[in-house]
Amino acid sequence: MTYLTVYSDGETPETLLRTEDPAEIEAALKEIGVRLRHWEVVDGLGDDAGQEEVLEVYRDEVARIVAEEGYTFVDVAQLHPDDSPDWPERAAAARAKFLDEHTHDDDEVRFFVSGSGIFYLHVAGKVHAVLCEAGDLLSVPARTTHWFDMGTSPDFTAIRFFHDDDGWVGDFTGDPIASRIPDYDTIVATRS
Ligand SMILES: CSCCC(=O)/C(O)=C/O
Ligand SMILES: [Fe+2]
Ligand code: NI
Repeated sequence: MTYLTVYSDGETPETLLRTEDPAEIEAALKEIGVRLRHWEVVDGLGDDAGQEEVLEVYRDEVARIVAEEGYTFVDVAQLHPDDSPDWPERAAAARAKFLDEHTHDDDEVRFFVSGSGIFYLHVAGKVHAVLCEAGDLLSVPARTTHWFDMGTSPDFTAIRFFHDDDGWVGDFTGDPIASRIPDYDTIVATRS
């Protein structure tokens, strides 16, 4: 289930809101121009499903949103724990890529097929930390300052939608705010 925590963005961030209530989450996100929708999760897709299989299973939903919103490039980002000796390094490197505050010229539109991750949206003096889980489709407007934490043991599959064939391009702001706000592991551990 989606979980939202809102923090002030000062030197000592305060928790302003914690909620799992879908209507409250959607209303809070709407205030900052962010849209959260839900698609029915298709059961039976294993962690070993590749990009083609994931996109095939969600073919109708993907085609509908592509037609409605004009995306030109769709891909699948995923990471699941495995037993290989280099897993800790690969997990840490993947996590680090999105962990600093950045923006995109394109909207950030992500559908969680499985697992979870937290998008931190830094808008108007607050940080909205949106823990997305399977079935969540989050649409963040272009140029919104944000970062993403997949945690120290990443486990997720997400479909990404782009208007730009170059796919993921991030502009980093250099603001160290992400280091002051509770990370994925902390939020998940303290969620009651
Ligand atoms: C869950 S998709 C991977 C993260 C990503 O694409 C992004 O832009 C994070 O800010
Ligand atoms: Fe991003
Ligand atoms: Ni998994």
